[in-house]
Amino acid sequence: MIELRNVTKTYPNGTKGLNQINLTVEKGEFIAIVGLSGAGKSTLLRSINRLHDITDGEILIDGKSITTAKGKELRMIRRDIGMIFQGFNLVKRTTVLRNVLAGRVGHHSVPRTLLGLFPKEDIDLAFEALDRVNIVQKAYARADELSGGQQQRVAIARVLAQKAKIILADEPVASLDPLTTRQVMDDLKRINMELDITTIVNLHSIDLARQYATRIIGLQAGEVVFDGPVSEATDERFAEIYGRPFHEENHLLEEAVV
Ligand SMILES: Nc1ncnc2c1ncn2[C@@H]1O[C@H](COP(=O)(O)OP(=O)(O)OP(=O)(O)O)[C@@H](O)[C@H]1O
Repeated sequence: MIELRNVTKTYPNGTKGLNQINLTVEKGEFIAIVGLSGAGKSTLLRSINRLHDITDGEILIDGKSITTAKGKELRMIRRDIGMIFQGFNLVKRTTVLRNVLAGRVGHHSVPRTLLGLFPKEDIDLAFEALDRVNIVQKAYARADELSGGQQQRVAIARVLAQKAKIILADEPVASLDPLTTRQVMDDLKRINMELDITTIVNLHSIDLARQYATRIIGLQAGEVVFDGPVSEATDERFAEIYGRPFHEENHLLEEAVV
């Protein structure tokens, strides 16, 4: 379970990324976070695993405060949280397998992994993870030889090898074409269902959010302006909230950029 209690994040320049957010996410939920550009989606996701420090409030992961955790305790909490980024964040000049094995680093002492020494169980786990995202045949390819969609699936496999209990995906499909977008979202959804991994995905597309999520959270200017099931996240409701109509994919982003 993830709990945000009165979470506020003010950037050093005074911008309020998040303003008094209160949220509870239950184990196994698949949540899409939507909102206009600059609404605070990335800030929210990055605050959950403390890539960003919040300025007020508290975030609890399975009852433990990640906000106050230090040293080993912080590392242990973070080990359970996998992050997926728009830009994949792979080491491009090394193999897919090594990239997936990087997910195991938090489970071992540092010197061992620096030498690239992983036990057989880890190698097995990495192959199992690659198999789950249908990319096992690319295990020995260099990461930069893969298409964007394949690279994102390697990033998902890395999180699986990590044995993360929570996946935070920050615009995971923003740089992918529609077909690849579907494949990556299908993978995330299948993993969520099969392994009961709590999944929070930032999306620009409300249509995509409705297709995959079970709960949608709408942000605006760092505040939660919608929190409900897909059935309530209608175009009409969103137009009402954001003060403008939208029907197409990425409409929220396009409106914001114009
Ligand atoms: N490092 C930073 N310093 C100052 N302000 C920041 C910083 N990062 C983000 N912000 C501001 O915080 C607010 C929320 O930004 P955030 O990136 O979380 O929004 P977002 O909803 O993810 O946007 P996008 O859809 O464009 O990625 C914005 O006003 C943004 O300009």
